[in-house]
Amino acid sequence: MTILEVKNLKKTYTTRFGGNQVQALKNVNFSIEEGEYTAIMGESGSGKTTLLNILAALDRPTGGSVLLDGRDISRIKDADLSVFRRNHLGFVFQEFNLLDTFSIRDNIYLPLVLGGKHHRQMEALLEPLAAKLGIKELLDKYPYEVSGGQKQRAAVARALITNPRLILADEPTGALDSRSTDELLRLFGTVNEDGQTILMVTHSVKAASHANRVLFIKDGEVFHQIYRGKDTNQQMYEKISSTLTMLSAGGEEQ
Ligand SMILES: Nc1ncnc2c1ncn2[C@@H]1O[C@H](COP(=O)(O)OP(=O)(O)OP(=O)(O)O)[C@@H](O)[C@H]1O
Repeated sequence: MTILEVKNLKKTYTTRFGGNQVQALKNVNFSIEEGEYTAIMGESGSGKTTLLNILAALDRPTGGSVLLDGRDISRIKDADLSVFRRNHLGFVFQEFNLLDTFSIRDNIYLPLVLGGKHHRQMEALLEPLAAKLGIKELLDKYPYEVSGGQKQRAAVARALITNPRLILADEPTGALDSRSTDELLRLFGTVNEDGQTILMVTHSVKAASHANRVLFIKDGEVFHQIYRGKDTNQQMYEKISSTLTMLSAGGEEQ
């Protein structure tokens, strides 16, 4: 079943003084099936953040459409957008975005509190998730008391607790050391094997090599894509590296 369908997506920024226009997305087309784990890569300025912001319904496209479960998200009224995001999407950011004045538990509960859930319902949702993510002993700590890797696991719990249709991750390993990166990638792998659909923007070849499919964006268009097939992470890593080399050399698709 198709979860996300991006059709002829365009985004043109007009600079503040009106004169210059930047075509950040020219014509982006792809779709994501339920249960897929996809990475999006591309050089700086290729349009990845612009794309992610539109998929997250944080920005509106200039043209084309984004359908989540068949619903055109650019037609959702501004007043309904935050509820839409909370109900359908989970976010994992490079900088974790946890609130320092809330315990880890309350950070994870936040989307449920905003959604009006009762305490007992929240507890029932958190317990199995905390066990699965290995964060039970962290729940009563505060973000400044735990490591970066632990913060990111808490952020993953916050993203998953609403049981979203799609996880959008923006450079999720960008602020992690190599051990925590490995842990997070293992976690994403497990979460995906359990059926969660993940879309991750990353510069990290290692992170992307854990995905089952990698889309390469160049100059505001999907330039190329790689499917894992039966490849190991190491084989994916090598394929991704050589594609990036070809992209930066400005070469033609082979
Ligand atoms: N608010 C904005 N106003 C004008 N131009 C913008 C704006 N945001 C992005 N751009 C331009 O749009 C293009 C795509 O930018 P975007 O941030 O989406 O790229 P990116 O692939 O995410 O880059 P990076 O990997 O460095 O984060 C760039 O040329 C950028 O300068």
